[in-house]
Amino acid sequence: MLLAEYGKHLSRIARTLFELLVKSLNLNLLEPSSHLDENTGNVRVYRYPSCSDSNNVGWGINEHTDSSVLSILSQDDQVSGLEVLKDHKWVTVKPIPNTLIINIGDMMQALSDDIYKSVFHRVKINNTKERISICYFVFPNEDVKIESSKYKPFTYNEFRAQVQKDIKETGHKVGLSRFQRNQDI
Ligand SMILES: O=C(O)CCC(=O)C(=O)O
Ligand SMILES: [Fe+2]
Repeated sequence: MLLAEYGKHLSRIARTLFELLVKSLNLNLLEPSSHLDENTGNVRVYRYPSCSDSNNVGWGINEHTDSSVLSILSQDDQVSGLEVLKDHKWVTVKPIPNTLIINIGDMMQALSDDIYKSVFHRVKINNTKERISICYFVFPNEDVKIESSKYKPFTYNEFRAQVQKDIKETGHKVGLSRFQRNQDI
């Protein structure tokens, strides 16, 4: 119940941010409400237990980009772990109390023609403290066409199917580059 309430507030924040991003890019979306569809919004709570041998247990979450339009994270106030790839280097996102982290997802990158980048990120396990994060993800309506000049028009449904196929066949997500113009899908 509480999470549903939280999701509602986050969807309002996501909508406001999305509208500002669309405006800043001068995008002329025919269906702005379908490009960010509140009905797809979902909240996930993660608990990353600590591990004294944290350097050898692998990652809490391996490096990836989010497939969403936007992801909004409320990370633990005290325990760091989230890292983003910036200029080819992994940088820790320091926890700041009462602060949300806005992550651009693959769909926003495509809509913006790569002006906004879907950043690679990962989560490290802490060796003494567990870490909790609450993440809100929002996606386009499954059937709306994502159109831009760098990518062939595609729907989120097609994108998700391609991601699942790649994971099954290669063990990892290939992502947006699959839909770049001049590339075979
Ligand atoms: O736990 C976090 O801070 C990030 C989680 C995440 O990147 C994801 O679920 O996509
Ligand atoms: Fe993520």
